[in-house]
Amino acid sequence: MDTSAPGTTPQAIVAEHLHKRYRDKVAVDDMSFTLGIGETLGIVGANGAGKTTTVEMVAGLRNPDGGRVRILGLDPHRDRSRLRQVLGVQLQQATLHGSLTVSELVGLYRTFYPKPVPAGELLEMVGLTGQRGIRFEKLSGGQQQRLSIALALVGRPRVVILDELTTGLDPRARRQMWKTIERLRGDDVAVLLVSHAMEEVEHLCDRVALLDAGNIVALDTPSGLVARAAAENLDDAFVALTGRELEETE
Ligand SMILES: Nc1ncnc2c1ncn2[C@@H]1O[C@H](COP(=O)(O)OP(=O)(O)OP(=O)(O)O)[C@@H](O)[C@H]1O
Repeated sequence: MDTSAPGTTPQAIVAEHLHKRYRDKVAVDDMSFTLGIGETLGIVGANGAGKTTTVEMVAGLRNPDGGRVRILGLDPHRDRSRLRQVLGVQLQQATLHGSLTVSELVGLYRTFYPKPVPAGELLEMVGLTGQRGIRFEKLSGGQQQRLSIALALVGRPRVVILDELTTGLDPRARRQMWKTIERLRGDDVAVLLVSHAMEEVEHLCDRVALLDAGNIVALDTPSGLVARAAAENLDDAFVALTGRELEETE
């Protein structure tokens, strides 16, 4: 299963020369990075930089036009069923069955895995204990988001991909999600985290990849990026290294 050389530590994710084009638009140009076991890697970029396309290719949800991905040595397409047991994915547009309640959805997802997290523990972790009996379609946007994070974690994954973990969450929910991610890191779970919030990546990530126009323009520890840009903070480092404001659109 692991394709790394004997004696070397396997990587959680290896992405090599990923390329994706939508008609005449190159969304991801030539993207390579690795994510170590137990590491949290942030992916940051302005709107349209290629973040979602990148993580969708890594998760096996979108076919790259070029390049390859390995997750714990597995090919996201060829080894799809084995991958499902070790990878948890929370994406921007969770499409869950709206008429099912929180409890029913958690119960359904628990059946997909041999040793799922107990339902009560999972709901407590994301602060949805009081919403057990509520239908998905009746939850607030933030509650739906928290449920999709819970469902990404239900199978005790070794690698987790989170797209916009805390966008739209209130400060309390946000802190709760941060604690959850910190706990994953303590359990040696590798996390790939797409975020718009510099404060969040600075707090949670071992390393951060700054994306612009489908390429990684810099990849380093948060303090390494700040030092490299001779900046005061990560926000300023982003502007200096990408030439863009974070909220800037294409
Ligand atoms: N299905 C699609 N068809 C055509 N173009 C697309 C499609 N999905 C994304 N794009 C384009 O590809 C580029 C990268 O999009 P992507 O969603 O990966 O960026 P992003 O960094 O995640 O942006 P955001 O922060 O807005 O979510 C953008 O120019 C976008 O308009």
